[in-house]
Amino acid sequence: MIRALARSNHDHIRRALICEPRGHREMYGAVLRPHTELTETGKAEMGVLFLTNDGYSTMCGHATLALGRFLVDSVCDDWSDPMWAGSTFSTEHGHQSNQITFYRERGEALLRLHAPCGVVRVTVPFVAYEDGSARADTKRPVSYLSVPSYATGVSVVIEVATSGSWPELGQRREVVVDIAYGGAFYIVVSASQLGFPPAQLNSLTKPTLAALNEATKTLKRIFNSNAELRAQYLQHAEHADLQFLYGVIVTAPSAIDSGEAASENSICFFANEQVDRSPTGSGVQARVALAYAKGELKLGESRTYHSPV
Ligand SMILES: O=C(O)[C@H]1NCC[C@@H]1O
Repeated sequence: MIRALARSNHDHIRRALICEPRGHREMYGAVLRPHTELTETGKAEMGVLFLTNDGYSTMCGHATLALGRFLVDSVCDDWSDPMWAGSTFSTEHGHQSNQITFYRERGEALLRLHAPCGVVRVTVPFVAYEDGSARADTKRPVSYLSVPSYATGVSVVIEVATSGSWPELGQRREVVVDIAYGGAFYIVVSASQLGFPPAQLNSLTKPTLAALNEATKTLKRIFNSNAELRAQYLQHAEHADLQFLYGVIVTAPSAIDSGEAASENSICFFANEQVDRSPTGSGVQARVALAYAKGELKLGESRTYHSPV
């Protein structure tokens, strides 16, 4: 809803901020929304609208981590800021604003972020100083609990016409992919399915990145031009406006030994072929759900996701 409104009435602001000449192809943005239907009813402390080179994304894990730390520091910097009006101090629970709760005992602040995909619960470690001030702790990681994630398609065969292929696919006329939701819908496909040696992901070069860009763009176009595929694999029980293919994630076994049974390398192409510098947050959620659905990961097990970019 808010994304549709932003696109129809305010898209000139996104274009001015994100696109050339002020921005660039890989620019990403987050607009804070202190007043949303969920902040107004006490179900979230802050709302956010994410901006891409193509429009408005529904979830962004890496922006969520950054925003968590930014928002905690904003509260700490100025308790009297009207955005945080009503801030109080409690010796029992540490600082407490009417927006973010600071738990002194565990040194963690909790914040509920209203993202377009739903409420994301962010935990931000902080340090409390003797003079009563506090600050996000940069030595400990921010984490979040996101919306329910799930796989919608495992080993889905996508046919590729000769006229709409890419060089690395050679004579093959189909590609096998997985599809999953993690606040946004992703196709997850191995480098080898796209015709690329997996090792190319671990030592990425500019030509490989450009070729992967072309292959994923073509795959996305083929998927989006097929109404049956879209109807079958982009299903969200509550919100129809979340039902679109946001990105394609190309994976390969990681060359980095993380001490776990399995770790993956990947590149995420999202929006209009933007490349994520991180392994993504929403994409990782989707891949965890996928690994669970495929029986590769059990509850309580962990896995590390890397990005070569
Ligand atoms: O971390 C994420 O979830 C995002 N990064 C860019 C693509 C996704 O929105």
